[in-house]
Amino acid sequence: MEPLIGVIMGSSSDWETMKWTCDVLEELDIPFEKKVVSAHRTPDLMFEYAENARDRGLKVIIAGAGGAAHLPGMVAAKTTLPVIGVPVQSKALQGLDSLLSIVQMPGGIPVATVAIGKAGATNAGLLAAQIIGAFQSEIAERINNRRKSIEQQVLESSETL
Ligand SMILES: Nc1c(C(=O)O)ncn1[C@@H]1O[C@H](COP(=O)(O)O)[C@@H](O)[C@H]1O
Repeated sequence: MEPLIGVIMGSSSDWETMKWTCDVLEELDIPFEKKVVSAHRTPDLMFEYAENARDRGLKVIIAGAGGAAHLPGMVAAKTTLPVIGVPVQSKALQGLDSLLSIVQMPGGIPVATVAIGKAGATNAGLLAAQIIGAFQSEIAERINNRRKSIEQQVLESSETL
């Protein structure tokens, strides 16, 4: 199946975080692709990726980056697809630099920013799935089932206190 979601990251060192995004997309059986693309280190590739994403059939782009995390914003500037930004936890500033770099976009070019690290990366996958699920009810159904299972786990955890 052709990918519906593009998961990109500034460096292979971001994989530890971005694998949580890919895990949830796999779990929901949504076709996606994953690539290292950097606004800083591979600017031409980044432009090409963002410009061609819609024509290649992608519906949502999830971009994870750390530190001076310009990738999500720059990709958003070159496509009208929805872009979800994942702030990767940096060593020096624990990801606050990543978060602020991604979230503080100027008016006109939105990036939907999730929380720093694993929870944010998981939610990025879920948010992208929900965007696709707005048009494909079977995907919305899978998300609902996942939520029911989380609910069940919480209820069981309460019983075992
Ligand atoms: N923030 C960006 C961009 C970008 O925004 O284009 N490209 C790489 N990086 C980030 O640099 C950090 C360190 O990368 P290395 O581990 O490769 O030195 C990574 O978190 C990456 O996302």
